[in-house]
Amino acid sequence: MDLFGNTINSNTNLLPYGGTVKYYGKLFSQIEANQYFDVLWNTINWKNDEAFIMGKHLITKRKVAWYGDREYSYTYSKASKTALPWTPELLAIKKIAEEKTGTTFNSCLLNLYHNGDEGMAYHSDDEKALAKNATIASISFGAERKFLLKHKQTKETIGILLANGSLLVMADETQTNWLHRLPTTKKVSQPRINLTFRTMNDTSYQTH
Ligand SMILES: O=C(O)CCC(=O)C(=O)O
Ligand SMILES: [Fe+2]
Repeated sequence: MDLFGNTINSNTNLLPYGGTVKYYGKLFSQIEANQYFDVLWNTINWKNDEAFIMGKHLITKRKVAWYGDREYSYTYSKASKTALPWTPELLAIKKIAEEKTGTTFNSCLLNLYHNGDEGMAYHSDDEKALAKNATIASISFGAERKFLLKHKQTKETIGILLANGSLLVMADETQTNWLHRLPTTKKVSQPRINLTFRTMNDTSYQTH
């Protein structure tokens, strides 16, 4: 048990095969986590996400932002995006994620879900611009939400609750073999901010 009454079992791989997912529980006290939530809510350049899918211009209710070491640029669902320079808080959180995982990250994708009506459908973070099998560190602030992983072949499903101020790590072959999603829920009326620290390939930045 840690100071906040959580059982921390960060050494346990939550996946039975085909990848590695570890839940580190809360990295921050409730007060610190709430402070990070507020500062991220106020300082991040939140935008509704855009995509062009089957000829339709879609705009998500969920807001997103992308930060990184350089002006990384990539095209996702035919909408191109460019990373913004790190803010002091993102750098501080990145440092903690790097210490916990023993890896380094060069970018961060942020999602803001206003309430349980907003979520994210099943996908893998396996875009070409991402380094293959690189570790992804996912940090959550605000409302606790359920996170599901589903194996691409066996369809086996694993569920994890992501607490305020917690860290989840996806590593090794996870993105090759498993999908993940954030289901919508009627039970949650409060907002949640999620940060996924990632490693982009060096070829993915703009050279202007
Ligand atoms: O909000 C989450 O916990 C998941 C976010 C996610 O899967 C992503 O940004 O790729
Ligand atoms: Fe993802």
